[in-house]
Amino acid sequence: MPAALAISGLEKAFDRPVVKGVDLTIQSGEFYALLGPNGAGKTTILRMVAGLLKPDAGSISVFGVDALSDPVSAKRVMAWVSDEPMVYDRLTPLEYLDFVAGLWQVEPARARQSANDLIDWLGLGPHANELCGGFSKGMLQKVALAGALVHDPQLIILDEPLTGLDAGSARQVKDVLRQRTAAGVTVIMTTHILEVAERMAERIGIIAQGRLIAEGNLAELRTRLGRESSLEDIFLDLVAQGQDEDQDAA
Ligand SMILES: Nc1ncnc2c1ncn2[C@@H]1O[C@H](COP(=O)(O)OP(=O)(O)OP(=O)(O)O)[C@@H](O)[C@H]1O
Repeated sequence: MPAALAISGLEKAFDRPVVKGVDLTIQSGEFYALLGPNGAGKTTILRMVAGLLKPDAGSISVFGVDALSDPVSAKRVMAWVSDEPMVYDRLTPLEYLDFVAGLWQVEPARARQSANDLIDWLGLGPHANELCGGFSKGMLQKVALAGALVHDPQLIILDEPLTGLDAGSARQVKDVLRQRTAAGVTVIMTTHILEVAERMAERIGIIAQGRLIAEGNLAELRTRLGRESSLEDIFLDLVAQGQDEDQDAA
């Protein structure tokens, strides 16, 4: 079985290099969290995987499909959930999910079932027939997540999906993601909430200054540091080490 996501030698520069040769492999069914300081390059990496940004170098394969030469096939099996939810103000959540399912050519009865389930799981039921234009950012985030999942993607990529959500909404989103991974779906998400990475992710990758500086489960990251530590200590130590190495190389 090919990896859900295999990235090799990925590079991107804007006015300066921000992704500097990232190799990353995520197996099918894994829940992977990407951590890193602000500006480390996490979103840029994920936007390249989602086909929203063209890499300067490197390759991206999604379930064995070359996402750079065949982006349509790759997008068919993945979902991208941005940290800036974009939904149509003049549609209700149900209309929006109908619309998105139509774009993916999901069979109508299946689409309606899937939309109803997602609306239910995400607690959007009382607002299912209200226009999204009047929704709070947290509610919009949940509608955007539902829209991304309506075609049953096998790889779900989320950029800070829990930021700005209240505790109840965060729980609903986490439960939906757990359900999906239990069903064999692969999830990769960025988060600044270390507790979420610690509790939900099977593997954690740490990005600093455009490089993947460490990855593994919590025990492996601890071993690398050579002592019992919290994820916060591990994260801060590894990022500081990564910065030192970058300065030495400069
Ligand atoms: N479209 C763009 N044009 C120019 N520079 C950009 C663009 N997108 C990102 N950058 C720069 O690339 C760097 C990496 O940004 P990116 O958003 O990938 O970081 P991040 O790790 O996701 O950060 P955060 O945790 O703050 O979301 C930053 O310095 C950012 O300013």
